[in-house]
Amino acid sequence: MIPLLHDFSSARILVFGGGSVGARKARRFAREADVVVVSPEFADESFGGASRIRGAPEPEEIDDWLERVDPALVVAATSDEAINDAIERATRARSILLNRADRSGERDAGSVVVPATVREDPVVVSIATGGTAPAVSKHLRRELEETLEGAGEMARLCGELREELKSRDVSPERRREIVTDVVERPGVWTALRTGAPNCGQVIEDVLSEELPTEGDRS
Ligand SMILES: C[C@@]1(CC(=O)O)c2cc3[nH]c(cc4nc(cc5[nH]c(cc(n2)[C@H]1CCC(=O)O)[C@@](C)(CC(=O)O)[C@@H]5CCC(=O)O)C(CC(=O)O)=C4CCC(=O)O)c(CCC(=O)O)c3CC(=O)O
Ligand SMILES: NC(=O)C1=CN([C@@H]2O[C@H](COP(=O)(O)OP(=O)(O)OC[C@H]3O[C@@H](n4cnc5c(N)ncnc54)[C@H](O)[C@@H]3O)[C@@H](O)[C@H]2O)C=CC1
Repeated sequence: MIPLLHDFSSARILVFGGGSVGARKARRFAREADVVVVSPEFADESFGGASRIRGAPEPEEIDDWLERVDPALVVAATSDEAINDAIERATRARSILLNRADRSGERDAGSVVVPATVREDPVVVSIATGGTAPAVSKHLRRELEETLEGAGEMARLCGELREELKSRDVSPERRREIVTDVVERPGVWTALRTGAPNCGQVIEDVLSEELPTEGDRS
């Protein structure tokens, strides 16, 4: 399997099963997609604003749900293996992406896995273990949350710095050197993590250090 980032904004995602796994997947996807959860009962936890529809489809009724909802991705998270098998068959027949929450290991074309994810927007890191040990993915996710603190701010700062350097016609080679140098300065990370600096000021400082002539002229 190859990790890719897939944009699901304005797409529909259909989750079968409203237990704690269905709820977790619904919360995850509802941050950008229009999520519908179908289940005879729902766990007492957040579904992230997903629409909940009461129903316990039989295997032969799954295709009607796909027809009606027209999802880009289906999550099979019921406790009934026969239903999950039927969901797999029906999604494959329609070439719809499928996440089976009750399976790991060998998969068919069109299968997707939901990795553990750390977000420090716009930075995103995903972790998977080939289905061997999701608990390890969860553990590493918690550890990486600390490591990645400030990474979003750093990415934004470097994005602005790159734009600024481009607007000053600094050569691509020199831009790369300057940006790489900023990323590797422990002091900038510490400052970003303590929330002290304002991005504009850091950029001003870097520019006047690295490009004194241009800095003096502006
Ligand atoms: C293949 C995969 C398919 C998929 O769901 O996409 C899958 C499958 C299965 N998970 C099972 C069990 C558990 N899963 C978790 C947790 C998470 N599981 C997630 C992903 C994945 N799980 C995909 C592979 C990812 C990878 O490669 O690592 C995470 C990362 C993402 C998410 O789901 O949001 C999320 C952590 C999110 C976070 O906190 O960051 C916990 C821990 C807990 O619940 O506290 C347990 C119990 C402990 C344990 O067993 O390890 C079982 C056995 C069920 C049974 O025995 O009945 C199966 C089925 C099987 O293995 O056959
Ligand atoms: N991927 C993951 O992270 C994990 C996956 N699992 C697997 O995911 C499955 C679900 O786990 P939980 O949410 O803990 O189970 P659960 O038993 O709490 O929830 C299952 C839900 O499916 C619903 N359901 C039953 N028949 C249905 C039908 N015909 N149509 C729609 N919904 C139906 C039930 O009413 C229930 O709400 C389990 O089979 C388990 O093997 C379990 C733990 C973690």
